[in-house]
Amino acid sequence: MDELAALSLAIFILIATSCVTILIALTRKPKTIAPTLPPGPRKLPILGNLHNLIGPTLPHRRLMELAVEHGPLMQLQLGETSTVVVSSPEIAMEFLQTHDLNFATKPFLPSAATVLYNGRDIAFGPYGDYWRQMRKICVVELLSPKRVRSFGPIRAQEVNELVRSISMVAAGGGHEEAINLSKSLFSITYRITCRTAFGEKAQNQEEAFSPVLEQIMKALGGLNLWDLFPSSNLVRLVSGTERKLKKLHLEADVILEQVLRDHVARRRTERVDGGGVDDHDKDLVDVLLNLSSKNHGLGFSITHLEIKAVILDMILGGSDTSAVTVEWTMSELIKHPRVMEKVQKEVKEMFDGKRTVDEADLDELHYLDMVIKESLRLHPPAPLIAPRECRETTVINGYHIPAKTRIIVNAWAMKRDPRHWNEPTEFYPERFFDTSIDYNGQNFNGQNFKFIPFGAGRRVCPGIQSGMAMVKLLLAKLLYNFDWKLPNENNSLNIDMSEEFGLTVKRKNELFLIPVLRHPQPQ
Ligand code: HEM
Repeated sequence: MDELAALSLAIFILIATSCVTILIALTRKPKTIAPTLPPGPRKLPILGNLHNLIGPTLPHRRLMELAVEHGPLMQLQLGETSTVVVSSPEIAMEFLQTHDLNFATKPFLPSAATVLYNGRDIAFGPYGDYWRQMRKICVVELLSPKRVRSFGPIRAQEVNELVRSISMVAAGGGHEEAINLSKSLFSITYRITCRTAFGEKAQNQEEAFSPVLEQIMKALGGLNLWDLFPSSNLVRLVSGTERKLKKLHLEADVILEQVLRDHVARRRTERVDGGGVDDHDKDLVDVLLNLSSKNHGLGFSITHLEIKAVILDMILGGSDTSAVTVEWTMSELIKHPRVMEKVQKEVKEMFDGKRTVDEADLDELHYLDMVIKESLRLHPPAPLIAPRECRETTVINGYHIPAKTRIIVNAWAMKRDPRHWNEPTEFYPERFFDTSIDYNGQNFNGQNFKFIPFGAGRRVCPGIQSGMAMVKLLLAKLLYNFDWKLPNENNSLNIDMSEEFGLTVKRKNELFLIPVLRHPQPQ
């Protein structure tokens, strides 16, 4: 073969093999790319990343530190459960707005299920027909603006009673005496929610319920091993959580059952005496009993067990959150005398010369509004929005979020994100002056995820109005009637602001303050 023929043959073979290779490549099935989970710290066997959360730093703060290292969409293995932590408003919007329906359910948490009637409540119940119906009842019947207004006299009476008792301390004996403001706030918000739920005639049950509720709040708060290893019998038995929670559930159930029986008995006698069903729309138990009667047209009837579950939700969800908000706001005001003076001036101008304070007037206290928002920004009672669960595998920001993954939104980190807030750790209420941002994070442009103290999406807190009515009235009255000082000539700049993690994040040390009467006649 001459040289030219050999070259032609080589070129032919080259072209032929290239064609075959291209053909094979084109007909071969595309390679599947392994789904990528969001980044996260290295995991240990069994514990996963639990060791990353153990230590003196509280979980919301530690998760923010980890997010700085691994990004605002981060995956952690917490015991048995794969958990995704969201720490930026942009990504929170993907979860709580764009894909809200896919993340509207709650994971099965054995501890909450034990206390809250196995998911028949609203806050921990799984997404589905039952939850949708109950949530609707909650929004339309239990916490509607009209219902919240109807409980105004209870709030007024309780807050006036508190002002009266503080006045007595302030006026007493010619010497200054500090009061435990934290304790007063927790007991008044508890009494208000209990009275709205149980009515006037359940004072005995109300008193018995308080210590049980306090223990439930403690037991459900913090990192609970049983919730992180839900399938492990060993953890269930050794941790002792199940035993403790079952006991607390029983104690709460006995009291709630008695409240229900008393209501049913009273309704029977009142009906015999000629009272109508509408007449019973007095407290939340009455409202639910009215709805549970078969002829109400709900399409399903609510059982007594479900009424107890929802009532427990209302009291658990409504008491501590409001007290914690007032507790932190007062702490920040003591620390910032400039803001204290300005907000007291506003309240004084509003109340002076009035015999009674109408709750509607409180909406005109715009600076107080900014002060509360700033307090909720720095100290949200729920810094980590209660976990949601992914219903179907989804891709977010290029990462796979497999079905059943737990989602934690670190609202605390988002409210301190320096990309969204100037000097984020400073208490500066004026930053809300022209933002028009509402308590639920809404402004003219829609939902603003950098400020979501009440959560967002289908699971957003239904008690915003009820909670804010308590918070505003309490603060306005405490600021109008008294000046406040730290005991022992303590410098207000050094006020201790340590936090304690739990179902809500409250002050680690209770707030003791000296009240000084501002008017001879408190109102
Ligand atoms: C300052 C007061 C309050 C704060 C800061 C607060 C905060 C929150 C937050 C962050 C959530 C979770 C939302 C989410 O997952 O997106 C929530 C849920 C809830 N809150 Fe509130 N809350 C307050 C007052 C109240 C009150 C007064 C009630 C009732 C009387 C209440 C009842 C509930 C209920 C039932 C849920 C569960 C909603 C669901 O899963 O559909 N809250 N709250």
